[in-house]
Amino acid sequence: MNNKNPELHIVEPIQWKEDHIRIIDQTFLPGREIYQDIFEVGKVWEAIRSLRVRGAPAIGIAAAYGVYLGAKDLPEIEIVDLHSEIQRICEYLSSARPTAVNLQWALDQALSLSDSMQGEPAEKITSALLDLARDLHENDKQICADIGIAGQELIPDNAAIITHCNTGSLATGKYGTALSVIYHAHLKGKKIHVWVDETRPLLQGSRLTAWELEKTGIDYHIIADSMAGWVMKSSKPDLVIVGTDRVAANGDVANKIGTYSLAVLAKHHGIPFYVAAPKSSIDLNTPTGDDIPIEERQDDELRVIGDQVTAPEKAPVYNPAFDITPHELVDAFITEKGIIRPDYTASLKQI
Ligand SMILES: CSC[C@H]1O[C@H](OP(=O)(O)O)[C@H](O)[C@@H]1O
Repeated sequence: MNNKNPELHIVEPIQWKEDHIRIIDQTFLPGREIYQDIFEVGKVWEAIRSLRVRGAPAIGIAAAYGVYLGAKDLPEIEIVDLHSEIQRICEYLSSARPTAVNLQWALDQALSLSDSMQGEPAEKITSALLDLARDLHENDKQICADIGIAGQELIPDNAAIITHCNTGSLATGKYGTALSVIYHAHLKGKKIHVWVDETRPLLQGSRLTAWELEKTGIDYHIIADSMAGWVMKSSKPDLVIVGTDRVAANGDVANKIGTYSLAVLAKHHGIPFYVAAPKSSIDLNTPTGDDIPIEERQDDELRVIGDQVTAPEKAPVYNPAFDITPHELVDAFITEKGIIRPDYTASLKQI
């Protein structure tokens, strides 16, 4: 195991640069570390839609900056009602992706702020929107660190862990959620081996999680999603830990497609299944997983990889980007306030 301190190699996918945001364009990873400077709200929408910025917390942070970038560009003379314009900007950003509740969570805060400041000078409102975005951004970094620290009690030394998708720094302000637990266990000197689900179709695991683990020197192997069951049977990993895009009030979990399969397999093999979830991803207004909108993405994501055609040009495709894991399959949630166990309908309200 390499002795690199992950503290020194944690990337930040979004940076505020005085008058714009600079993002790592994750569609180019792992081969190229390309940064994009974004000055206007339309480019924020596109970056979220195309997963240049991705991961529930990071989506919320980017959207909050997007509201500011959209509001500050409004032509003063045409502003009859700034709050209505801000509402329009929030509706536009909300249309980028439907499943991660963090997007709406961030936009709702911007809307509430704008509503509370109606009648005040436009520049005061836009300045407050920027302050909100900066606060959400900085707070998320501490929340993710706290999730990592809280998750320690669940990670044994010499742990073998299966992960799915990317739940690291790239998905948040910094550190990540499920991967933050792994980073902080590593920081405590625990030896860890990670089985990294490649996570079809967009390969967030093999492209992004492996890229992050390379930087922190944590041992890992990439596996195809279809191999997870055999890994559980043949090598009995200690636990499965995943992130989430939305937790319903009863503890049902929306997460990257393939999570439900992992949870069923983990239950069959008696392996603990944990979900790392910041409060910003817990949606008490959504009663169950049946009420969570599941994003369906474009067909070519399953017919083309890069410039390689992998299916007949017009092959029919079903491409849900997320699935729902019933709360009965979740052994515990790891939050910034600590470990949450059933009964989730009651315990999730306590965060
Ligand atoms: C820490 S949230 C990460 C969460 O978001 C991912 O989805 P996407 O890559 O489509 O934004 C995936 O569901 C991860 O668990």
